Amino acid sequence: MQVLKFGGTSVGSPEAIQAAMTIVQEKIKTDPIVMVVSAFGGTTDALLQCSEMAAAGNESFRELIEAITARHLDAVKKLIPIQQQSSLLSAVKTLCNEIEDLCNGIFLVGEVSLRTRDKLFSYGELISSKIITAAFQARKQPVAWWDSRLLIRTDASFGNAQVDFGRTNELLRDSLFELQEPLVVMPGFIASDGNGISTTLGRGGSDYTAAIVAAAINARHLEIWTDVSGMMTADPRWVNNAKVISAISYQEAMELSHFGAKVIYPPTIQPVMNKGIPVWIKNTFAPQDAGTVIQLESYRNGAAVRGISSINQLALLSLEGSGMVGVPGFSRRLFEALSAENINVILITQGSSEHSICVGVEALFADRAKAAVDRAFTNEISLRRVEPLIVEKDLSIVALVGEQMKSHPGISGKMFGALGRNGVNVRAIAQGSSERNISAVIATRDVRKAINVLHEEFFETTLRQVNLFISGVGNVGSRLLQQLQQQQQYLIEHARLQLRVIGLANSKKIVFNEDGINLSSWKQALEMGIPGTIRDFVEGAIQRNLRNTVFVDITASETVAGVYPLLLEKNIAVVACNKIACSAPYAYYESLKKHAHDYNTGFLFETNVGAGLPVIGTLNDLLKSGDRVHRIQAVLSGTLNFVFNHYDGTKPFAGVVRQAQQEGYTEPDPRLDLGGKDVMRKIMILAREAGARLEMEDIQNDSFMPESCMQGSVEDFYKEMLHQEKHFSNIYEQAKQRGNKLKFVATFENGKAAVGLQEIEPGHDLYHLYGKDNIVLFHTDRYAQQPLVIKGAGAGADVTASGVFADILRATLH
Ligand SMILES: NC(=O)C1=CN([C@@H]2O[C@H](COP(=O)(O)OP(=O)(O)OC[C@H]3O[C@@H](n4cnc5c(N)ncnc54)[C@H](O)[C@@H]3O)[C@@H](O)[C@H]2O)C=CC1
Ligand SMILES: N[C@@H](CC=O)C(=O)O
Repeated sequence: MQVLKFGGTSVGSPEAIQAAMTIVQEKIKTDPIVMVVSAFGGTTDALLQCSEMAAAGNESFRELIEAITARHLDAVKKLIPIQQQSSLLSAVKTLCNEIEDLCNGIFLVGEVSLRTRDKLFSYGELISSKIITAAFQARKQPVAWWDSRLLIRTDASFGNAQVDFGRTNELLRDSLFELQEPLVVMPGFIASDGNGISTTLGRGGSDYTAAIVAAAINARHLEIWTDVSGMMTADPRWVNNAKVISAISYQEAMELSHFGAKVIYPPTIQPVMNKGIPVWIKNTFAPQDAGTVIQLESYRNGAAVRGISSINQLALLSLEGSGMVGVPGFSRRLFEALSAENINVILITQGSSEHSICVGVEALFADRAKAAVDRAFTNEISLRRVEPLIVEKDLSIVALVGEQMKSHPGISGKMFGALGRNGVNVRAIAQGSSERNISAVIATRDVRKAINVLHEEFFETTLRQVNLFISGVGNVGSRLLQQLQQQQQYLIEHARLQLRVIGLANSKKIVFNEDGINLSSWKQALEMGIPGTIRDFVEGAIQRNLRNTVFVDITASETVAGVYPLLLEKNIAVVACNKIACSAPYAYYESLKKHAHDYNTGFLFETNVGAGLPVIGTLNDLLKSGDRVHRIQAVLSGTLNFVFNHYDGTKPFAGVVRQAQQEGYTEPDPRLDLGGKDVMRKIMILAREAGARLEMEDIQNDSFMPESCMQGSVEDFYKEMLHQEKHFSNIYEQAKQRGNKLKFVATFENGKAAVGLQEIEPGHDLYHLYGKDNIVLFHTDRYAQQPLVIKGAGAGADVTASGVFADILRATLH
């Protein structure tokens, strides 16, 4: 025998019923079937509403009953051929009249008892099971109808009756013994007490009926047919990548269901669990899907975590006080006070200091709980031995569930590490000794992020989603967007990384799209964006509260450099090629580093020196591994190197500078390059990374630029350079005559930094440096004879964008 249960959605329409019947007729080929059915979806709620309206004296309950009647008659008309309809139509009509009679009674007395309500509810399943039985008969399928009220025997606890298993099992087995047909249809949810009065089995009732029957008749398996393809690794409404769990143990299923996976209601599987009967969760609307099997053995596929779940609307109650330490009985009195108010405790934690006990309850009961507990401890509160109960609301629980988490070190470390990196504060933690469940209490606003973060962390097949907010879409920014678009698919396939640009900003507009901005049309998206400042942009990033978020600064703006602390405090990583933050007064640079450290968040700015060259990373690796830097000598301006490599007096100096700007090597304001400020910033950043507390004023700058060129606007700067052509040609000619090349060199030694134009002799390490290349020489303890040399293109949109890209990837692995 097999037992198949079809829930409300699976019998919610004539089409769904047809699909369910086809499934049954296919399965019956292997084994006889008991089919347990729910009421048509929504009927029980409608009946409840009728009773409430009637009890409240609202005559509109009649219209609702008319709708219920019409729906069921319509189903008969669609499922049964016209010649066979009449007797069923009148049977359904009679049952619906009984509903109306009952509601009229409720209307007259102005109240509804649980007993009457159970009677009223019973009509939903009675009518649906009768219609489905008749529909099978119309298909010429031999079928019997069992009246659950005669077979499932309960006590008289109306609304949530307790099953008399001894009598029920006997009755079911006797009925099975006498059964002639290969198929039985029976209503779920309903039963009766010893006096034949209708009762109902409480929440998850039809599942429970099916499990009771399956256990009583020793069914080969129980199948729960519903509208999802099985139990999922997480709630699919929150986690796009949630997967169906192919197999799960009873205990895991109970834990997951308890924590909100609404596919089954935990107590319902107890009867089949006791007998080791497998339970399948299958989808009526996609019967070909494999579904989930719930069975005795945990499924050993190596995954320690089976699923992630949550409970919302939690309140945390904390009882604290020095008077509690070492005194027995405090927890007993706390729980007694809650129990007296019928308040269920969902979670309990107590620190070993015994200074506080913390329990989680449904938020709905929090105020009642506070009143009850404060009352119970009035005396201790007045003596200040305990504090009045502390109540925190707007909390949720997220839980990892898995049989094999037991004795598997590292799971909780991974869990809390991932939450911490994403700025999810954990308010309380609970783990039972079964180690089947690790629960963390967090703010409700963080639940979606937390579940997604954990899903990415524990389910390898899941793509890790990285959410980018990019400010600055000029020369470098637009190239980064191009590179991101080009690499998106590669990263999905080879690194299981999904990079999505959620926000874009320039100096005028901002745009957000939580599904990811289409990178082939980002310009139009930004044009159609809204006017907004960088503060609005940052606010948008913070409010979205997405996981694995990276803010990318590709501007040259001081205002943008000023918002990093706001982001780091919210665990949003910052990647910057803008050098302003790291070359701001030392205190700001230091505070950013501290923020990144304190909030365990990435702050990466490799492109601040040498564009895409690995300069800062190399320096940090040297220092972390214990090397000591004595001297840094470097050519750090791509622009100046380009200019002095191309200037030979045949074309004006100003023209070569303009070419450097057109090729994208200069700063947005090229005077920063020509005046040496850009190089000062870079050597200062290197010095700071090497541990020196340097400020810009501490750096000597032997500028070669005539003062007059640095006045006025950028156009004035170009004009004045033309006037000063002689000055530039003289510098060039003198160096040439001595067989030297001109390089703008930065040095850092003995705590002092200097920048300036130098003539470099042939044979010097800096001599052979072409195009827009940079070079950095690190003279260290370990690189004593020959310096460690880093050399290559040090400016340009493409290389800079790829350096920013690499920092983004590093930030996501942080
Ligand atoms: N070009 C290169 O080789 C390298 C450049 N960098 C740095 O890259 C940064 C960007 O340079 P480019 O792309 O050449 O500059 P750009 O002038 O072409 O683009 C700057 C972008 O920033 C936006 N922006 C300015 N103020 C803003 C604000 N308050 N809020 C939002 N957006 C704002 C502008 O609208 C524009 O989209 C600079 O900080 C530069 O130092 C770093 C290394 C190498
Ligand atoms: N303007 C800079 C670009 C990199 O920081 C340069 O010319 O080096």
